[in-house]
Amino acid sequence: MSVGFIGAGRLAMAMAKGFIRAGAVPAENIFASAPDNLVGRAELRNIKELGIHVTHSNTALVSQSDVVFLAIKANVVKNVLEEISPFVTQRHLFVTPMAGITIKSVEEALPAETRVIRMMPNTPLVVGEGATVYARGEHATKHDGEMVEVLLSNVGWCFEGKEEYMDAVTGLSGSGPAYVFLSIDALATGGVKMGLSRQESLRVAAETIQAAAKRVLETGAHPSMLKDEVCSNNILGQSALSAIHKMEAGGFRALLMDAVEAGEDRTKELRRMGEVKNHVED
Ligand SMILES: NC(=O)C1=CN([C@@H]2O[C@H](COP(=O)(O)OP(=O)(O)OC[C@H]3O[C@@H](n4cnc5c(N)ncnc54)[C@H](O)[C@@H]3O)[C@@H](O)[C@H]2O)C=CC1
Ligand SMILES: O=C(O)[C@@H]1CCC=N1
Repeated sequence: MSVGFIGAGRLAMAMAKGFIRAGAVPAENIFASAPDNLVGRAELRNIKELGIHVTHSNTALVSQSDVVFLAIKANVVKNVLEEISPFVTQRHLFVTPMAGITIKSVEEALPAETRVIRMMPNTPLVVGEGATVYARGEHATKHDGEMVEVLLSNVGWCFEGKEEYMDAVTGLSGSGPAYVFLSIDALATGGVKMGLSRQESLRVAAETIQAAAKRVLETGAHPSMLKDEVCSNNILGQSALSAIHKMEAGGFRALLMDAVEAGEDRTKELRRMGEVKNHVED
């Protein structure tokens, strides 16, 4: 199977690296395209270092690929689909990770009965630990879904969901690694303020987040119950409870909920951007 990425930016790079590292797709079966401009040329130079094939021609990429990932932004999708449509055949499966862009809009821009899958991955798949939710279009078969699931399961956790939840998934897990990176940085900075070295503090913070996530996944327990395990509830302890009181007073949980909602809202705006050709935001 040959895999093509239209777009050679941050997501394409993370996916190509993740697939190669996991042994899911050999580098010689991977293709990437980007425009022949300053940015596109630099991106292709970088991604070529993985040993994959690169081109400035989206149509050549489509002709060389069985599975085509649309690793582009909403503002160019209309133009790109119009450009490649004459080169799309029944052998192709299109996978769109684009925030906000619906399956229907991709299907409508490509030849009738083109198989399309929409997915929302996240960049930690570069280290084999991503979370991906996908939904099948009208013509994508169960086998297409299983193929995508097997491929993405090589680089993390992947499951089939409903397309109607995809904007929310974008606000939660598509963008989520950024919220966690901020959290790790903030915790580590707290440690530095209390006298730890930056290096030690960063490691302790990152290991703590990883360990806590693992505990949730392995126990299946409600996070509030796990939180109670950490918080001594008698007067001899309460270091954690004192800290949590501060977090609640600062609206910590409401802030994270608002973040997911803001991510979803912006995803809906991106959908409108995908409806016009070469959209440039004001
Ligand atoms: N970065 C992330 O963490 C995630 C991104 N996504 C989605 O993936 C898509 C790509 O995102 P990023 O990689 O972050 O953006 P990016 O800006 O890093 O990459 C976009 C790529 O598209 C290329 N491009 C622009 N016009 C083109 C054209 N006409 N033909 C071919 N390529 C063209 C650019 O040169 C660049 O390589 C977006 O739709 C985003 O919503 C989804 C999940 C996570
Ligand atoms: O910020 C963005 O547009 C993309 C979507 C999910 C993560 N990054």
